[in-house]
Amino acid sequence: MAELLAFDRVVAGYGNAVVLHELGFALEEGQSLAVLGRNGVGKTSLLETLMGNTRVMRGAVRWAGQDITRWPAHRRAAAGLGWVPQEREVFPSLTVEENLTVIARKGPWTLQRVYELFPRLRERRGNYGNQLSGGEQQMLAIGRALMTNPRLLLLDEPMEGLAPIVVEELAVSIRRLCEQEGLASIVVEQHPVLALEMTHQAIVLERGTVVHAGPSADLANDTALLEGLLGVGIDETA
Ligand SMILES: Nc1ncnc2c1ncn2[C@@H]1O[C@H](COP(=O)(O)OP(=O)(O)OP(=O)(O)O)[C@@H](O)[C@H]1O
Repeated sequence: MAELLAFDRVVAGYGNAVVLHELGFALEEGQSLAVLGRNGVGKTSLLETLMGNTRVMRGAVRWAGQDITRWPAHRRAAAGLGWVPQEREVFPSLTVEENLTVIARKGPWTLQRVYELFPRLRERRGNYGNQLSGGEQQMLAIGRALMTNPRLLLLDEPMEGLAPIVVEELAVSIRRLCEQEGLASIVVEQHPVLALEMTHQAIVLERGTVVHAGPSADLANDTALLEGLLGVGIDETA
């Protein structure tokens, strides 16, 4: 399978502070990747670096065969990187339908298909962004990213703050996106068990670098390794 994305020994940070240290990984077309690690190890910074929002001091980011290390953020979005930020950033004074269409780009993802994936959004189509529950806002944020017709969907803690039943519903939808639609994705998650269920490959970060890389299923089945990498109590967070 063709390489879609690669970080090649990336050193990056904010101002003079280095947060990512020689960080490397690769992702193939249509594959999904879980990015795991304890608080503050650089998971969000990895996504920020991919979107062009950090300072890259060394190394390279490759996307679909091109070196995008110095590309501005807007060019990356236009090249197919679909970002669902941690804060969701739904437009509060636009309706659900306006939120979905305002930054849409042509491609297989249409309003109709987003409503099929998230029927709840169809029911709430006339509601304003600030009249939605946390779970609905998260569905809207994902739906809006899909409407840009990305080649890679970036999800930063999509389950944060959601009720368990909503988490299940979203996990099924996200898995379907990867398995049936062949959409590549990167999922940053605090809940390792859930993230590993949803993805093909996983990397674990420690202090801004990759300390483990391999198939998600292997890591999910190796409780001792998982606990060693991520600390005790992982079962409680599943
Ligand atoms: N805008 C910023 N400016 C300066 N330092 C930052 C900025 N954003 C993050 N950092 C620092 O970078 C390091 C990594 O943070 P990051 O948010 O990437 O970690 P994380 O693994 O996503 O953490 P969490 O799981 O808590 O969200 C932290 O030490 C953090 O304080």
